[in-house]
Amino acid sequence: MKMLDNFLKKLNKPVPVFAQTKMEKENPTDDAASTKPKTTFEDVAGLEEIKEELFEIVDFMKSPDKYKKMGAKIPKGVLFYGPPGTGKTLLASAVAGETNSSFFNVTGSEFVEKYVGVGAKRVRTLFEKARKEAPSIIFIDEIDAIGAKRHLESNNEKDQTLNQLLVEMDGFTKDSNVIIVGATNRLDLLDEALLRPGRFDRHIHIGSPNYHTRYEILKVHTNNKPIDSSVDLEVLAKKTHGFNGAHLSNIANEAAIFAVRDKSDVITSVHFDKALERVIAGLESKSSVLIEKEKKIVSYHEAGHALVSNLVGLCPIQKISIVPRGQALGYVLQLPDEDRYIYTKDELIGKMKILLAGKASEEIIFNHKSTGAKDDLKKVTDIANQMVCEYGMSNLGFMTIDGNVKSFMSEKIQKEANDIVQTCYKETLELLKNNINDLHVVSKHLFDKETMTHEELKSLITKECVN
Ligand SMILES: Nc1ncnc2c1ncn2[C@@H]1O[C@H](COP(=O)(O)OP(=O)(O)OP(=O)(O)O)[C@@H](O)[C@H]1O
Ligand SMILES: [Zn+2]
Repeated sequence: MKMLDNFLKKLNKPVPVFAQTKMEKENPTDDAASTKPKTTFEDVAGLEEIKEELFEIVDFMKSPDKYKKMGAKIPKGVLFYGPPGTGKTLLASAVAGETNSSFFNVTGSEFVEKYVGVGAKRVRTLFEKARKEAPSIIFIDEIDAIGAKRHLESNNEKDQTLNQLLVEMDGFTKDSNVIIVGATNRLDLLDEALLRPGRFDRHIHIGSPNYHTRYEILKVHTNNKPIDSSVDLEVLAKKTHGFNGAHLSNIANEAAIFAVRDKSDVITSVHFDKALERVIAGLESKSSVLIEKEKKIVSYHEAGHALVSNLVGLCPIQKISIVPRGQALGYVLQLPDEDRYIYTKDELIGKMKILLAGKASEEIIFNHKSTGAKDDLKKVTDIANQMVCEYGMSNLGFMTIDGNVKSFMSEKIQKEANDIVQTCYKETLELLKNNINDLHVVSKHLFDKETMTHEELKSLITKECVN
């Protein structure tokens, strides 16, 4: 579902953050200054599994001897990846706070942008300091600025800086007690050398917050503020679909500013509403009404996929979500077909129906065609073309069509493939119309809860599905 790309891009743009974390970045790399953050895991809302994973590192830093005695490998580098504003910096500073470590907060671009020829030297200085002040956490934000794949562009300065970073990481002795945390929005850009065992070998994905996490984040950012009983954080969490932690902390802060302006003793729901509108306006999107509408579209789109997948009985569903992830605004996770090499014609048609169901659902409910099904359509087109040209599953007969013959027959191929897709699409529309109540129920659940498991899907679809 890509139709909201622009909107989400705006949403992911950094917004001015008035309320900073307890720890502010000071004078980045010039003198590699460190701080001793007071941040703890309690300041990080939600993200329970991630915190659990980091506890191991905290424990190691607190009592390294316990691990050394057992000959356990020492973690050196952890890589956080995911969209901006989701708490990567906050988590890293919490690890430092929990272990009472010195925290070095630097940005990849600072090494390579300012002066030529100093990147490598800066890395060296940084690590020297970190060792001296150990236990230390070195946090390198935007690590892709120095760690991007080396063959993509030849940049001597960058290469030297990256090489120095690798040298420093390899040179860690058992006793150094320095952990490096890297952060990037794009794991795929990084040079493999960085990801090798003994370097950044732990990769932790930090995604956009779901409803529950948004609620927890709002709680964290309001618990030191005088909040009126009119404020319902659960409702606010529902209204802020697609927002990240930075946006939410911004809303809480803006609401406080509105309350001060009103000379009010407490922050009321009116202040929060105004704050929400202001943050949304800052994103250049029209209004919260628009956000609701788009959330509804994504809910019906994904519900369509899920329902038809259940109806055709292929690829069992693991999870359905409308929480944006990467480029996708929603997704249906299906169990992979275990080692399947052969598909029947019916199964291929079933697959196409599942793919077409998002678009079909949107058309039934909103009577529109949106750009959100672009990816789905591409996959459908591929399958239909393969059916015609590779598997002999069309009226053109049981033969493979390639090379010269293919260009010679291209019009016929197109017509055959198009017929297959059109028939599939019509049948998918029928399937959904015959199960329209289930479609409403499933998409309502998605709209409210944002994610759904296989069991929940089954329990929602009460009656026997009409095939
Ligand atoms: N899980 C969370 N709990 C509490 N606050 C959060 C959470 N996630 C984000 N925030 C708030 O959002 C702000 C921005 O988060 P942070 O700087 O850690 O994001 P980031 O992932 O490092 O973003 P970037 O990639 O843009 O550097 C934090 O100052 C914090 O107030
Ligand atoms: Zn889709």
